[in-house]
Amino acid sequence: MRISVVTLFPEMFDAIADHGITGRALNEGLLSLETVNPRDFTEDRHRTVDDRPYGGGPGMVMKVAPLAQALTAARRAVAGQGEAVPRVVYLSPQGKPFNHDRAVALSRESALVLLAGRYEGIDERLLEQEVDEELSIGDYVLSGGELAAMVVVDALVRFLPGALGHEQSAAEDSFANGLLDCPHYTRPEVFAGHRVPEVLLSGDHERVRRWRLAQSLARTLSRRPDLLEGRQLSDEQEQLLAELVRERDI
Ligand SMILES: NC(=O)c1ccc(NCc2ccccc2)nc1
Repeated sequence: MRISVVTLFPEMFDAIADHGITGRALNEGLLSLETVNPRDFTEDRHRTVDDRPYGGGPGMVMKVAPLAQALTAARRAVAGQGEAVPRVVYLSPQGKPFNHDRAVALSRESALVLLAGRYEGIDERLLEQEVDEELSIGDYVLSGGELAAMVVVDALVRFLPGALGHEQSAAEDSFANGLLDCPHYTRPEVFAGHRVPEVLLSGDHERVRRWRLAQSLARTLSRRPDLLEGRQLSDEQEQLLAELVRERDI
């Protein structure tokens, strides 16, 4: 998968390029990541990349010409022979909520352009002409779209074949089944006077599986009941949930 990011701060992306699963995916060629800086497309002495907003008011808007040229260069950088035009995703608080399903879908694209805005954002005409999808990683404003872009890259890399070693699996992690994850324990068996739940020491894999599923359901029910709305639970999940509801008299 080829990703190019339009950003005024390319060096920020070292954070995902030099570490962890994203760094390994890059080293192993599962992913390529390059940055395109609008500042490289400026023609004035001060290399100006922002401009004043029509209608006045606080803040600045990203200057149109450098950004338009940077987007063209970013698309060209990841375009594949005979492939569809790369999808352009703009990270902004006004975007659709980014979630597991969106990460899976984006991981299936052969090429992506991520647009990381700064200042108050970009000219609406550029948005309409150049952007295919606007995504938000949460209901808050960041100083720029770069961290949001890195969150998106980190989340989608996990679904690239080979990105996770055999010991991990994106298919089983929380949200893969639409539920919150169960509690995890490791050595020692007693820590600060608290024991590991006996079921996890039993060696009974079926019992462990059911316990973990029940824990996930209980957590989801108490912390994120919204995730259960409109969801088709399996018979087993329904049964476990009913038991939980009975036990907790809720
Ligand atoms: N919640 C998010 O995903 C997000 C994305 C970007 C961002 N800041 C850059 C920006 C500010 C205003 C308009 C467009 C982009 N803050 C939060």
